[in-house]
Amino acid sequence: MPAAEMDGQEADGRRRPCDQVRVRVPATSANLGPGFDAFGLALTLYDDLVVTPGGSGITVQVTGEGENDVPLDETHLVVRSIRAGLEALDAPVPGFTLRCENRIPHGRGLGSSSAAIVGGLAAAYALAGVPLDRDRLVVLANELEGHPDNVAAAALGGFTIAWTESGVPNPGGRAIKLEPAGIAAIAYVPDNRVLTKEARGLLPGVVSHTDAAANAGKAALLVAALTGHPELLLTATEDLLHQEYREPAMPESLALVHKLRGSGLAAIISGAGPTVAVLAQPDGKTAGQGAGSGGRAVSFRGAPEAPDGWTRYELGIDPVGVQVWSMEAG
Ligand SMILES: Nc1ncnc2c1ncn2[C@@H]1O[C@H](COP(=O)(O)OP(=O)(O)O)[C@@H](O)[C@H]1O
Ligand SMILES: N[C@@H](CCOP(=O)(O)O)C(=O)O
Repeated sequence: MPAAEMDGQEADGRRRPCDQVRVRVPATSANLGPGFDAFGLALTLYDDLVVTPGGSGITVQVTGEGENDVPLDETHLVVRSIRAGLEALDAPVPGFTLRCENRIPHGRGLGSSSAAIVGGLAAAYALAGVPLDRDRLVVLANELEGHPDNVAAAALGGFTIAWTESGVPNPGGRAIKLEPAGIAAIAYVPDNRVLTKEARGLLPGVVSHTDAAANAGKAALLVAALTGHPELLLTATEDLLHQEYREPAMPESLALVHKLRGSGLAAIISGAGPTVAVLAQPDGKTAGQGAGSGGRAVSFRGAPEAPDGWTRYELGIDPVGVQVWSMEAG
């Protein structure tokens, strides 16, 4: 029998055991220019997971993105995240079958690893029969991912500002969610991957005070631009902390960012790249979207077609973040 997120609670707050858990988790674009390791936007492109508890071991089935290269054993990122979640919730760790239908490209800067982590942790809440606590989800996901920006947007939806709290009883990732005002995104996704770890390795240990000060101002301005002043998006998406340093790993992406910005579009490197994203208020025309997108049509005046070998996604903003459904035992 299908059940909504909070139905069917036992007296101890845990829910009855379930036959199956279904999870839908959005892609995310992090940084958005000057908001390095802080800003995230949840996008209407999704991975779907189905977890069926049973037995003592695990079986993993993957279709779509990564189907030929992700491991199908205990090292699979979703499996590791389910296990970590169950352990954090003091829940027994059963065997299970995991089915993944992946649409978020891997190693492109659209938060595939964060989606895998947030999706796996959210599944663990349902398997443990514990109501989803999105704030704790951000804490746990940040521990696994190492930076809180994408996981915050995947967990909460919308436009998120994340930070790391220290010196408190429950340290780690924190985030606040704001409502983006009619913003949508075009993602230009190249064929090649750049792993986030590699792109982080290109960043300098120290930046100048001048750059830091200018970047802080732009980041603050971007909050205003995204929440009601879209006319400021182009200037507010200028970054001085990461994009240019990453050029050696993604020269074509930087060239595309410069070209699009030169034509007045607020183009940025999405996450650690190499995807290029354009942020704008859609002009109201309807355009088709890929499978798994959230059904919201967007269009951008003047945004070109994808270069040869690249894929162009027109995406809205996912407003809710990860969603979980339990199918309860009858
Ligand atoms: N859905 C998934 N299932 C299993 N592993 C995944 C999944 N998504 C991402 N990963 C792992 O994370 C890697 C990509 O992570 P990362 O370099 O952070 O790029 P991205 O920008 O896509 O998050 C993949 O190569 C794969 O090892
Ligand atoms: N702030 C991180 C964001 C990485 O995002 P991803 O989508 O590339 O994993 C960074 O810039 O390293």
